Amino acid sequence: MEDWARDDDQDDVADVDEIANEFDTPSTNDALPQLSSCKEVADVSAPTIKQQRPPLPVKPPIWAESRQEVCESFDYFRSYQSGVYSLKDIVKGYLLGGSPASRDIFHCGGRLIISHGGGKAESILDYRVGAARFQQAQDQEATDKSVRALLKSYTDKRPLVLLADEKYALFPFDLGASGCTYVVLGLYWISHAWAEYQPASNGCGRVVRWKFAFQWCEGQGSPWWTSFKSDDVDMLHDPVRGGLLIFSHSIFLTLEQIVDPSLPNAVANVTCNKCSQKSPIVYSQGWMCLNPSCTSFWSLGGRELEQLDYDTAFLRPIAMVFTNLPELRPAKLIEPMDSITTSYAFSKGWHCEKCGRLSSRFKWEHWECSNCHSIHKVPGRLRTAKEFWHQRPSVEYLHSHVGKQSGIVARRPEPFELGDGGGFTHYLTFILPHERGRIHLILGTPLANKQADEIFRQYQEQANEGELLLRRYPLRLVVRGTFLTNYFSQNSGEPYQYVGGTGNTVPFDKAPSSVCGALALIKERSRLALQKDIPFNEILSAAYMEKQKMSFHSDSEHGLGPVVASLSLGSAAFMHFRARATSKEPKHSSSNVLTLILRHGDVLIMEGGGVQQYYEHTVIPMNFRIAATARFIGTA
Ligand SMILES: O=C(O)CCC(=O)C(=O)O
Repeated sequence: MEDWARDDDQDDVADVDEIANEFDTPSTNDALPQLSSCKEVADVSAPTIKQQRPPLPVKPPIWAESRQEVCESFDYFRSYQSGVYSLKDIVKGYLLGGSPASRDIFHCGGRLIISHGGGKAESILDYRVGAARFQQAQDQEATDKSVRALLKSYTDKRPLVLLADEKYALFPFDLGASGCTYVVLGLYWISHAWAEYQPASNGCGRVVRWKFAFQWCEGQGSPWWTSFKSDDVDMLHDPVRGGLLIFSHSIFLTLEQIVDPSLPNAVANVTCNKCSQKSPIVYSQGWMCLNPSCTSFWSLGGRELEQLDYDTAFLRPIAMVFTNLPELRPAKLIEPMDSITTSYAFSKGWHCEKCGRLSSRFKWEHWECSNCHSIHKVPGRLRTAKEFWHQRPSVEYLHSHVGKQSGIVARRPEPFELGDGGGFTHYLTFILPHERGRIHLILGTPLANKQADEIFRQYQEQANEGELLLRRYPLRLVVRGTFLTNYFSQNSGEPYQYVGGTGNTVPFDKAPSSVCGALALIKERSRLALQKDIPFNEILSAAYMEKQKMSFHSDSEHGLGPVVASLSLGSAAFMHFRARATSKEPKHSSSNVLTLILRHGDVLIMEGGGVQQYYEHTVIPMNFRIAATARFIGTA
């Protein structure tokens, strides 16, 4: 498991779907075990010295370069933090990562894998709370979220998906050298679960850690890394010392070879005379009680042994045949009945049939494989603002909510003449404390929205046709691999470093009519509201499919002018403001000081540098939405 996997935040995917196709439990349980033996293969756990591994002999059927690609495209693993992904106490996926624990093994060509699961048992630096915090290794408990879910999968004999990343040293091939950071191994079930003491860098020098034996589910063919043509065998020659690499003999074992029905099938369980609980015979050195709450836990005749080896019977793979195993390759989406292609399913990633790569949806107009550039396009229809009129945010206010302790003063709504036959509307002003600035919300009206309706239509048409290149750009975050924004964007005018920089910028004279229309409308409404012209020279168009959002940030671009203004189109959205972290208070405040509901045709104006300096904001749309945000960015 990954050393940074923590049990307490196993999933930071905001909206986790129920996975539609639940696994079937095995058709037969006790009747099955044609138990097997790996007589000639004693222990093929990975060598302790760092050994050069060959690249993959075949492209994996499902692989990815970033964790985000896995989480966005593969329903069996949607956890960004933890190595265990479970839903309602059922483990869907388990990631084999770096830092293996003692006695973790990859046995019989990967048909039996022993790993430690559940997090918390290693000391780590936790970066999630802003400043890094040292977290000391602790005992794992059977009630810890991930351990509990793994134990339930064990008792239910419920298959789960094993994945490995490039840091998993026991996999016999070098994933990194093959360009695959993550691979899906296949479906496994847990045949044994037990607790051990393991050395740890905490005060006691050790922790209780749960171990799990994962067995390959028969009924899904052979593991893909073992099924390649004999011509490929050359690739397994050890380039350093010559000869075959030590694990290669296990790779070629077929099921017939590993199954030896003449051998007894059951791993014996022995009842502890102290706690009366049963534990299996795991080690060749003898039986030990493996109940961590028993006083006899982990002691063999009153002694703790340093060197332990697995008992041969314990290592026999169990050929449990499953029926109705699910297809792990994600299915391609087809055109839905309502032709709406901005729903959540369309924001997710996809699996390339040609090369097996999982890719995030990073282009608005279609899915594209990040490896072989295959394309999948689903035609859809344009949406109108009317489709979102029924939306009723489940809050007690209509437009805004001011936090009690915020010091923000909300002015009475004022009437506002839009000119050019647009009629009247209202605008709301919020005065920030200590003269930090003002936030204005100019409301759209059915009459005034004719312009906004047309801009909304053009945006969609031009984005679908690729005239407006809406893309998801990498966030400037220190995380492993790339991490794309949770919305699509395109920038016009001056480059905007916050999203994509010059790579995401077209000059105004090349900007499509939707962008120019949005800029003209924002300029006009800002002039009327502030009684002056604002020389906006940059406009970021952001498009959100269902469940996408823009996380907390402040517009702190170098040279940014004091006025930032945006036009909202399509679905309504919540915009929350909160105080930014300061040097005195390095952790941002979790409570929102102001919430606004932005609706189709509304123009929001943030006036004053203090709005960005002292506050940050997030935008959470209720459904498909487009926003255009204009700024002045000094170029000197
Ligand atoms: O209204 C929106 O969707 C987000 C605007 C915004 O916060 C930005 O572009 O920085």
